[in-house]
Amino acid sequence: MALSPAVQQRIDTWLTPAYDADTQAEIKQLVDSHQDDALNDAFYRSLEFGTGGLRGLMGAGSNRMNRYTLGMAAQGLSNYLKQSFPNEPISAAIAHDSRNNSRKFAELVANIFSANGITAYLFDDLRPTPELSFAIRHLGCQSGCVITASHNPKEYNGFKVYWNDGAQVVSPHDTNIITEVNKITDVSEVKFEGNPNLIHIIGKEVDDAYLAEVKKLSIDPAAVRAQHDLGIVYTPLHGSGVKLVPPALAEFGFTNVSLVQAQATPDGNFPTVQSPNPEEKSAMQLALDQAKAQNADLVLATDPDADRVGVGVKNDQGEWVLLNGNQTAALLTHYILSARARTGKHQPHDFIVYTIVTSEILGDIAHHYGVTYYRTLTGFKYIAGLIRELMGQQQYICGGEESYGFLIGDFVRDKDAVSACALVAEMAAVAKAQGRTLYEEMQRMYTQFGLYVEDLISLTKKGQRGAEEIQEMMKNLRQNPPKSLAGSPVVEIRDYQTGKLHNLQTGTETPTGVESSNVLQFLTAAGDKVSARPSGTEPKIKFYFSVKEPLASIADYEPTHKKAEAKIKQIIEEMQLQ
Ligand SMILES: O=P([O-])(O)O[C@H]1O[C@H](COP(=O)(O)O)[C@@H](O)[C@H](O)[C@H]1O
Ligand SMILES: [Mg+2]
Repeated sequence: MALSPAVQQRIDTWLTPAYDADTQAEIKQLVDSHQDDALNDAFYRSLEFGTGGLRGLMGAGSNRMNRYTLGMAAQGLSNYLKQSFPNEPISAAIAHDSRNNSRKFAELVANIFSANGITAYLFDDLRPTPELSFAIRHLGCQSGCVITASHNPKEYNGFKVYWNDGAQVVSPHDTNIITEVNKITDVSEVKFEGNPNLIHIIGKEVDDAYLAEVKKLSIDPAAVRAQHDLGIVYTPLHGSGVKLVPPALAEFGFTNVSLVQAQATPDGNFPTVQSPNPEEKSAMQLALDQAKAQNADLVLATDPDADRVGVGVKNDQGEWVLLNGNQTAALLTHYILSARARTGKHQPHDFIVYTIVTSEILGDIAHHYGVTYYRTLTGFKYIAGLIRELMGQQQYICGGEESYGFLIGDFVRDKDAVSACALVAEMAAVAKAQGRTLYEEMQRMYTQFGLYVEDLISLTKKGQRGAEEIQEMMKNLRQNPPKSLAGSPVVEIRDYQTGKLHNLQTGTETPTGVESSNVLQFLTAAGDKVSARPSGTEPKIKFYFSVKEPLASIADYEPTHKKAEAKIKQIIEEMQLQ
């Protein structure tokens, strides 16, 4: 592929002395070996804010995570913060995960903030993302950030940016920050030289304050005391969860927690897994093996920045199985809402939130307990946005999403796998006290609300070509939407890009009620649902499937589950996704 003049110009700029020798050497090596595709992918655009902030492969180039792209982002953010809070001292908290370069990048951002007169509260070591969100509120900062690429493979890193309420930035701040970043045309505009007087190292005092809040989330401390020796195997997958998940479980009163030692040391190479993602079975294997060997009751896992929680339980055959994000979110929502109802804590203004690609069982559960529920676009920042919007009018109880994110209470404004681990363990303890496993609790829940079976297919399509292919697939789906799925006619098409819900039976159109996003949903007469959207954090297109079957009793669980799975398989084949 020939390089466009714009790409060539960017490459030439990056080969000037404004960029360090290593950066230049890395680019030169690609130029000399004529790797045009690699050069194009590294330079064809600038890294953009996606679902979870800035995220990209580490390396040289405008479309890569490196000290220059991060430096420009931090400088743009500094400029925007000074515009947004013109007459007050500004401070920002900074955290990072276990990735290679994460500490270095966190220090770089602290230097840039301080050089711009912004007080930087930098954590002394790696920390979970939810603690950063907490720290912003706790320290009264205007902003904050985490250096992390979450659960992405080791080659990636990223920059999650937060506002003064502890939530990741959404419109208009996200686009305004990008505008400021784009105004920086020359890397010499970035103030790399830090002011040590404005950099404060934080650590244990914030941990303690955060853990004290987490402890208050316990609903049934007596049950935990009675089952304190519940066998828990926990893996931080080489990430930051190791800092706070074991202390949080200890605060709740659990005494029998064993770590997966091979994954307990933070390591940016994530040597025992392909991807440090609790969504992936292979990443959970060591923990499951250990749980089996120890005859434990529960497996818990967190991703490198400890905002995603993975759960493993024993099924009715005594085999270890993993819960998906919908199942964990549904169990937690059910546990929390039913406990609030039982103990008289339920208030008329309570609400829960989930995203449009998350299981509708969450809405059914909320409805059952008389709790208001809202749906947002994918991204926990939208859930946090709703908490902010409804502050003072309604009371946020909990929220969750299919991608293993959950948040209980509002002292953190991002998904929190630390508090979620503690509550999942409590749920398992309460179930055990009644002679049941979490798996049985889940089956019982499905007999009450119907069996929801969900599945996800992610197709990876890398680089500029991949991105174009993904756009093409979305376009094709818009032009040729499926007419039926698994034998049931499609009765509604939701296009979140145009903002319209099309009822195909009545011909009516209603607004989606959320901002525009490239998401399509197809709903059938049978109540099944398929959603399609490009990922905002990885080079992937995602297809979400949801099928619902009535479930009269636990005895019918297996055959009903098989039937639902077969239906999903059929839909996947019909849509030619496999
Ligand atoms: O990656 P994380 O854990 O920071 O999580 C972020 O990305 C996930 C995947 O987004 P996408 O489907 O666009 O890739 C979102 O579901 C989540 O709300 C967001 O906080
Ligand atoms: Mg994460």
